[in-house]
Amino acid sequence: MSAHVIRATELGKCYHLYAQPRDRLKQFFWRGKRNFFRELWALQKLDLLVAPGEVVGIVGRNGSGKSTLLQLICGTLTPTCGEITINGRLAALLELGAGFNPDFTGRENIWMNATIIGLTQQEIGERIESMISFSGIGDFIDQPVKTYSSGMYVRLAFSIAINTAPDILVIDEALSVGDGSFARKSFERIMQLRDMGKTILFCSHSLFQVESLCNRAIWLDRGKLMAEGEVKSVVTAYQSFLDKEYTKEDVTGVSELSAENKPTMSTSDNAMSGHAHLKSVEVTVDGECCSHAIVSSGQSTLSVSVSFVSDPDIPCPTVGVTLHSMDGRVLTSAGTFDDKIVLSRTANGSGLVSLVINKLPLLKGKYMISAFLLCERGIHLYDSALSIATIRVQQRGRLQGYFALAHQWILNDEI
Ligand SMILES: Nc1ncnc2c1ncn2[C@@H]1O[C@H](COP(=O)(O)OP(=O)(O)OP(=O)(O)O)[C@@H](O)[C@H]1O
Repeated sequence: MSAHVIRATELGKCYHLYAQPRDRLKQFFWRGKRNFFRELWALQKLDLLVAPGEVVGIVGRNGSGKSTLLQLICGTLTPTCGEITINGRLAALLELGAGFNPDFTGRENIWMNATIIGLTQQEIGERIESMISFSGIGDFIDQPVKTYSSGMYVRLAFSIAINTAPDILVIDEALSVGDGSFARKSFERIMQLRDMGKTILFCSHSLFQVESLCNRAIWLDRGKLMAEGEVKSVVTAYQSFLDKEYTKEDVTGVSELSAENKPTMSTSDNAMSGHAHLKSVEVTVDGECCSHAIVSSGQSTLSVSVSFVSDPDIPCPTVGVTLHSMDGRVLTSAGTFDDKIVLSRTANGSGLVSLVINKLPLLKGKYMISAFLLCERGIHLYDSALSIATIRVQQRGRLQGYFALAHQWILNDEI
């Protein structure tokens, strides 16, 4: 196999933007003697080498060129300049099912799609049954796909892409596809391919998933490569760039002492096969429901109790809690996976865990709490309760910032 599975040289994609439709017509008649468009470089002169087995995360703000790069790699977009070479079979989890013919049956679409991906007739013959069985479509496989639900559509498309024995997997945003047990199954399949040493390109806004999954990352902004290299350093550089971009939160609301809480969520007592969900998330301060409590910096005890239900046949889920500022910046987080806490469940898959933070070291300001239910590896997200509680912290003194860190001062004559 070649040293690189993906090689891009000075790769670029430019769009022509017309202010109004008639400019397009003018452009046609002037035949390039005058231009009526504005150029938008979605991707600018990108050089990229990806070696076999690398798992590369692509991060960047909205409109930074991530999808454009993935589409150029998959060949669904043609570059304006530069070159791209792919060595190996590529499976794209981009617009799943976009290439289906609605009048063809599921089976006919498998033949058509797998042929386009590059499988021989013999290879398709060998794999078609596993594609059908993985999709869980059952007897519907011989019905036209226009009769499928959107979930069935996506399941079939994922099943085809993933069962073509790809060397390179290109994933736009979602690490799992479909819902319920299929989401877990599709996530497992992607993890299996990663563990088998396949090359993966994964574009996501979820920096924690990029850090969990990838060993290398590239950061794009306005179509330009800002950084590339070891995943942690690229994500840190991107994160501090985002922090600078955010407008500063006004933390002068010291006089508002009371905390307020959104109602705790509550869902059914049984989980779907292969799935897990949050049942309730309760936030208390000093033992009182958050809506009645006063949060005092350095004194109050914050408790977040997370109750969940899971299919007892899947490994026990893990729980994560994040604390963020009002503009969405995650200030800190805690996870049972990272703390190596193994949760226990009842026979029907129910569990309860509480995160307790004593002497809450937050400084004055307004904060939000979110809870997450994740797989046993802390990557695949089953369920989330976002901004479940908003707390206002009261503080004596003038200290600025978000946290009071444990510290000491050493005087000169003591050194
Ligand atoms: N068909 C198109 N015509 C004109 N401009 C386009 C087209 N497709 C994308 N763009 C522009 O190209 C730029 C890059 O878009 P792209 O979808 O690659 O960004 P992205 O990083 O994937 O964004 P997001 O995170 O929101 O998905 C954006 O400014 C977008 O508006």
